[in-house]
Amino acid sequence: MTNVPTIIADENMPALELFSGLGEVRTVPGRPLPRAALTGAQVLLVRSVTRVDEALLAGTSVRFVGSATIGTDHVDLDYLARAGIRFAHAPGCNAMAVAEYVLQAVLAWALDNGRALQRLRVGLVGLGNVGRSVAGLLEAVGCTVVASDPPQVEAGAQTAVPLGTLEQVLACDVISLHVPLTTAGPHPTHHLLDAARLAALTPAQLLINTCRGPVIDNRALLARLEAGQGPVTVLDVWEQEPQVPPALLAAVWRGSPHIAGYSVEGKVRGTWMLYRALGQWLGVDASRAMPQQAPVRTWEAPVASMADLLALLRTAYRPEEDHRLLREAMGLPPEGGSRETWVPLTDVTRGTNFDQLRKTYRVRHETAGLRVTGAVAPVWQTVLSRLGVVVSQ
Ligand SMILES: NC(=O)C1=CN([C@@H]2O[C@H](COP(=O)(O)OP(=O)(O)OC[C@H]3O[C@@H](n4cnc5c(N)ncnc54)[C@H](O)[C@@H]3O)[C@@H](O)[C@H]2O)C=CC1
Ligand SMILES: O=C(O)C(=O)[C@H](O)COP(=O)(O)O
Repeated sequence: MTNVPTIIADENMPALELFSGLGEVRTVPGRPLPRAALTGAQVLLVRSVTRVDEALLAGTSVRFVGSATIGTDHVDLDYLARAGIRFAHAPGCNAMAVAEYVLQAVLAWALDNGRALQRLRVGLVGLGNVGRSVAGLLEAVGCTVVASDPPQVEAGAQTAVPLGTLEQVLACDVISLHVPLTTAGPHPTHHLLDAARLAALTPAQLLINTCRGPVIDNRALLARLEAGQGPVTVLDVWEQEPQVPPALLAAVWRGSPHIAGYSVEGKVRGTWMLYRALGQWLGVDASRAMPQQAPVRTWEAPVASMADLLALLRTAYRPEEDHRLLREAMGLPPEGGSRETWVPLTDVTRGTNFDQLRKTYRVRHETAGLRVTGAVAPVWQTVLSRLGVVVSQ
């Protein structure tokens, strides 16, 4: 390509200054992305909220699409291949952010319910970048982890985490979902947790979904939760985003607006990976380092107990704050209010509120780089090391 390309980018993408040497960047809203904005553009950079398909791209001059996300279910990859449009995404970019979100949920649930981590069996559905990061942290705090991942079994993959069946995973104390959303192929994940599988789960279990909403049949889940028979549930993702059914939100232990991966580092890494991929595609230098943004942080107290570890993690991120804000945005009162106090919002308002929460999401850093100066009990040393914490006593 000889001319300077025009790059259309989602306005919620950080660190776009990386692209200043590669083309002229124009930002646009991602949901909905105005098709007219693509006029004359060669490059489109999106996040997960933009459906990228023939309806968006046919007749445009876009030749490169990048998604600063791990998931690709919003992109019609077959169409891009047929149309000869290059695609890049950001595998693993925010895996640690999601793993920290899951670790906090497990620690808080275990503390609340008097469960010893060393006796907890954790089942992961999907053992890719996120599943492996989650496994690394949970094994380090003493949990026994098993995963179900049929594509890896069929590929004969050697994994550090033992692979089992989905049924074995769903029988664990904690179940955490980390699969892509797929509707075709030998192992589709749409409604993988359907009514029958959900019916086998009990209130003694913790179910966490940070992958994609439609992996769980949300109506069936709500029916189980309203009957008081479902598992304690954490949902970061919802079947009809940006819609969040108030009844389902009211029934889960914790809900959040699809932000499990929203660390500053995870988002910036996603942009940086696209910058590298675009530079390679254009055949130009793209050797700028990933912008480093985490400030110096210090934890001066000891890390002796599970509660201490949770308190340390909470310096970076307080999940119940996301839960509170999401309830408010969907018209629910603070925890405990009756159904009569719910504010009846329209779908349009709820959708706008959901996207607004994500757009204005606060600065949240991953734990890596945190300096601990208090005494650390041997039992927590491995997890702190895997979190990238620097212990200096
Ligand atoms: N809530 C959030 O903010 C985020 C959500 N995600 C979601 O998490 C998903 C997983 O992310 P990664 O682990 O990085 O992806 P990955 O592609 O590295 O791993 C996915 C794993 O799932 C396995 N898998 C596929 N179908 C399966 C099935 N039917 N049963 C069990 N395993 C199956 C694959 O073999 C692979 O090992 C992404 O596709 C994305 O949708 C990712 C990052 C942030
Ligand atoms: O990486 C993924 O996959 C995700 O789910 C993203 O973290 C979601 O963030 P947005 O792309 O919707 O901003």
